[in-house]
Amino acid sequence: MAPSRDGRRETHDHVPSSPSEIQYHSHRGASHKSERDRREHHTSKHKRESDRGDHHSPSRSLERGERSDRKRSRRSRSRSIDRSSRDKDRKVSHRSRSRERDRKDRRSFPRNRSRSRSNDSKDGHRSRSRSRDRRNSHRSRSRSGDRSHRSHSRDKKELKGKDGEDGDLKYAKAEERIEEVIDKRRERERDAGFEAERIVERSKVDNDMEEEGEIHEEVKVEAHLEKQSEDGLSPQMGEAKKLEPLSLEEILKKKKEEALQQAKPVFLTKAQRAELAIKRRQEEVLEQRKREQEQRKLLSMPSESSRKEHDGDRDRSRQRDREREHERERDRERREREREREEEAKRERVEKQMTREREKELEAIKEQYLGAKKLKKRVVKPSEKFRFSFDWENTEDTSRDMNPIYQNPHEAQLLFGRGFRAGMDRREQKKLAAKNEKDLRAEIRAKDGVEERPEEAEAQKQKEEAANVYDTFDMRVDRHWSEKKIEEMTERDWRIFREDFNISYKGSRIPRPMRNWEEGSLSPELLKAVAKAGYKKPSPIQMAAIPIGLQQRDVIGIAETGSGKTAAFVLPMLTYISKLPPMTEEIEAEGPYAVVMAPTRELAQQIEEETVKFAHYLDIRVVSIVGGQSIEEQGFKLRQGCEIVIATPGRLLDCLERRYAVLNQCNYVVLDEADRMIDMGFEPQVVGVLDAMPSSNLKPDNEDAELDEKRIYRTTYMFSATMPPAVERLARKYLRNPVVVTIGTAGKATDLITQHVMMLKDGEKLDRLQRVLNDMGDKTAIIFVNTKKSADSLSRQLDRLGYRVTTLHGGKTQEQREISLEGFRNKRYNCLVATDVAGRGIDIPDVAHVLNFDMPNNIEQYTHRIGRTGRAGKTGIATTFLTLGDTEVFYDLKQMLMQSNSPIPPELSRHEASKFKPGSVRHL
Ligand SMILES: Nc1ncnc2c1ncn2[C@@H]1O[C@H](COP(=O)(O)OP(=O)(O)OP(=O)(O)O)[C@@H](O)[C@H]1O
Repeated sequence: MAPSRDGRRETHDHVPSSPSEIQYHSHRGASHKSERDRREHHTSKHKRESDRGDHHSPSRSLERGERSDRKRSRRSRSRSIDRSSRDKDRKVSHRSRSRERDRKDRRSFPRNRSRSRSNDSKDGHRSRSRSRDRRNSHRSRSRSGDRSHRSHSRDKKELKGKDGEDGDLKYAKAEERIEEVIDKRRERERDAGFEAERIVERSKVDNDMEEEGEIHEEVKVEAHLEKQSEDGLSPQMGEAKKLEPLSLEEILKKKKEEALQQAKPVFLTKAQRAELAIKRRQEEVLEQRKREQEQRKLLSMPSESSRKEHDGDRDRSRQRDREREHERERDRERREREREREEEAKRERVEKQMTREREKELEAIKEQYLGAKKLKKRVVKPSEKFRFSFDWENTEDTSRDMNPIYQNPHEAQLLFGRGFRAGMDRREQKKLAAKNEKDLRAEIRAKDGVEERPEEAEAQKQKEEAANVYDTFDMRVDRHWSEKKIEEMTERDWRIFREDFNISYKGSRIPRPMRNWEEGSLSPELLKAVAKAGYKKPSPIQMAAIPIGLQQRDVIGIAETGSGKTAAFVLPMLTYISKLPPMTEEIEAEGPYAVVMAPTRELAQQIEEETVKFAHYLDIRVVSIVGGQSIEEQGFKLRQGCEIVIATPGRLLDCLERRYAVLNQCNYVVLDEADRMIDMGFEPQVVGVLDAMPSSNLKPDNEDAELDEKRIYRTTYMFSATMPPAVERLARKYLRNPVVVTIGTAGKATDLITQHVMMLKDGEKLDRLQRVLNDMGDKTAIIFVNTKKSADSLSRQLDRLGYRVTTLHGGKTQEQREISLEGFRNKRYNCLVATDVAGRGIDIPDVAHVLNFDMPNNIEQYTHRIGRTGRAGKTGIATTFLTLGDTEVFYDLKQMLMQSNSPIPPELSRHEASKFKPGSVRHL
């Protein structure tokens, strides 16, 4: 410590400080000690003074007490200042240490090396200069403090060393002076406090400058402690302020404890929980409102400034929001418009409805008072209704091949000049060339006397075949269907085929007709039987009906008399039965598999014969049940078992009723000459028989319904040369989706029969008959009469005239009928006088002439009668004696003759009855 040059001034300016105070700065423990020493010193001094006070007045002693108190407080104050400055020094040094640490840390991170290095150097300078400043200020402060203390105590000693009243006065002055010094010191201390604050501020700024966000927690704590210590400089602070600052560990511990305290579960009462929930909810609501307000504010007036504040994303999102809002607005408007439109339409509808109702009401009133005004129904003319369509397909034209003129048309020969003769048919040329070659070779061989070798013969045959084969050139003229294989048949060919045989169909899903027996999918046994019967080619009805029958389809077959209808239904029937299990003892009690009904016994027997003929190679038994024979015998035959029963409807029903027969397994029914059966009044019997059959196997009514191939359905056949409306009624009831096959024109007599009609008087008939029979020679003829009596009478007359004549009518016994027929068949008799019993179905070969001695009373019967001739492709003559008593058939007969291009006698054609159909209204 440098000695002062002016000791007096020094005494006034400085209060001498005790050595114990200096020691306090150096060591804390020592400071306590010095405090104790000071107290002891002070008490001893006080004691000395009080001892000395025996010599002084009590007021004086009181003054002294006050002064000592003041001194004490001053001392404590100075001590606290010292302590705070000491603390401050310690903190500063601590801070510099932490900075040093930071610097080290930064050095370890090369990324921030350059920056940290410069910072470090700056910091180092700064901290060094700061610590230097601090040290200097502290040193000066402590020095001045020491000096003042020392001078103060010296002054005291000097004053006390003087005696008496002067001394007291001087002391009082000195006291005042001390007071002044203390005040000054206080000011200085305050300045020092400001200085400390400044330092803290500067350190803060430094820290900010160092690195944002990298403020160490320690530094923060340090700053806090520094602040605390600086606050502690205030004389108003109590004992609590003097507490030691917490270390970093303690702070962390405290924080951890706080966190633990917070993490501990707190058990709240229900009321508390509710309160908390309400509070939370309120906060949420407030926040929500705030957000909404903000949004609204943004949407309502997006100010320029706010737009600047937000970045591009926010702008875009806002733009999107606005667009969405616009979209919603547009939607709302659109919906509004639609609603308006709907309402408008609704209003219009209601208005229209109202006007319509008003109009209706008016109409009703008008109708009531003025009468109804009925609109005329527009009549569509038949010419308009059935307009002929001129659209046609080339394939529909079937005329070309029909006419021989078109078969070999004269066409330009493209190979003209290449060895072919112009205008010649190439096929013909080829044929001619082959023929010429053949003839030439034969001529040469004959001249040379050489026989034809087999190779040469084969080569020649091939050439001839090649000549017949069409080449592409020849294909311009198509071949006839008969020259084609079934695979080559076109639709046009089938059409020509049908036209050739006058086949016409009515129905759906009709199978192709069979052109020959081989194409008909008949069993070999049946084909053998057909061949044995001498049927080389199927007849048109057989061609058309057999394929349909083989598919178990119902068929209505209408074909001319003698066209082979019997085989048309017998062959499919046999095919069907041959597929069923053989009729054993177990199943024969259930009845036959098939039933054929015919109107007459003769016809039934004829069908039986025909069936037996075809079933020759099949183990199928056929039984006929006809009237005139023993029913018991027939019942016995049935009990023995058979697959097919051929019967007249009356006798069959009789058998069924008597339980001689059952039809439990019968699924195949043929009604031959069905119209005749109905004519004869057998309809109830026919129906009775049909009803005795199982109905469960009837086909579905629906035309398009597919049939189960594995199931057996009832198949019904109806065959006749004529089909009157009564038969159609029966057919509608018992047939399911039938195919109607018509050969030629229904009811029309075959063209093979030449029809003659003679207008005679009743008395002229026998003479004319004789003439005809005489012209006929040895040929056979059937003479039809209308009654049994006339049949017998005529038969007798003819017999007397020398003709080989026999009679057949219903009045004869079955035996007589059979003998007569048998005799006529065997040509023992060449004349058969018969009633209509022989009119239907009776097939007697080689009947050359049919004579209608009596004209039948309906045209169908006429057709069937004349149909006993001209059968199976043979020609025949039909002569009819007409009288004026037969006017009821004049019209139909005339039509029939016109249809068949037969001569019409002038009496008939002129006759009024031939001009109008009986029963129709005659127009004047
Ligand atoms: N494909 C055929 N080839 C040769 N002859 C046949 C053929 N089919 C049937 N016939 C013969 O023709 C004759 C007439 O046959 P069928 O009696 O079956 O004719 P139909 O049409 O039933 O006559 P109707 O209408 O008078 O009853 C019979 O003698 C029969 O043998």
